[in-house]
Amino acid sequence: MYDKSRLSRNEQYSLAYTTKQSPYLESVQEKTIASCPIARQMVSPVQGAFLKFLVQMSKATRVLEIGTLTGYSALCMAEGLKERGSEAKLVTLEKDEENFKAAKENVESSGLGHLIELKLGDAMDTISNLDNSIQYDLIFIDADKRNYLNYYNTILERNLLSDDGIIAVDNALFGGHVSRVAEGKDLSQVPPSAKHIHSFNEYVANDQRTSQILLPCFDGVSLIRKNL
Ligand SMILES: C[S@@+](CC[C@H](N)C(=O)[O-])C[C@H]1O[C@@H](n2cnc3c(N)ncnc32)[C@H](O)[C@@H]1O
Repeated sequence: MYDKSRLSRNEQYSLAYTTKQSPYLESVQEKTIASCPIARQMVSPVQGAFLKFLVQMSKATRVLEIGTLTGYSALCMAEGLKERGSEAKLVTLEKDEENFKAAKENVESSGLGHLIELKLGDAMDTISNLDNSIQYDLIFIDADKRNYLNYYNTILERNLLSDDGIIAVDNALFGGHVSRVAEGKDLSQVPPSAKHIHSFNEYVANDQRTSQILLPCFDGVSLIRKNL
């Protein structure tokens, strides 16, 4: 979630003292802000740097992203994949044709196109049909909130996550609304997505198949791994 005009003092400070992103990533972000009506849904530059770091730290080779928008977060993660050799690949899923077209252009002119495969279509259909002889080391879920639980269960049931792999889930705090859902407060004021996210968070926290840490950074990021 990125609204340049509404960064808190801490967020401004954090941006100022995070290693500067590449000029290309910055240009994709600026272009998205100028042309895409839902640009606010894009991750911030600091979160993009976090995702790149996560790829590098986990030594991920295969990355799956659910929710491409214009390709900004995919490009951030692909930068982290550059050092992983010829097996490295990121697959990103988008259902909106306009967003897909913009992402394709951004990826093609990035110099990272050889690392990224874009798939157009509903992500539930796509992940249900992905070749499950290939497992992913990092899966970033950042699409429609009502399907988070379906994505999660399909990933685990189809064994798409490698044993050391991480699922990273964006918007786990959904603007702070999830705690209101948990407390049963002002439910009429709470966006439906917050209810879906709260049910998801609760389900995963109680799921014996995995362990989860819900980080109160950005708009909330959950990191989930399999219990082996
Ligand atoms: C939050 S944005 C993704 C932002 C992107 N990860 C970034 O930070 O640059 C969510 C995207 O998911 C797409 N989306 C929503 N529902 C989807 C679905 N069922 N299947 C595939 N894509 C979907 C939307 O069209 C939108 O582009």
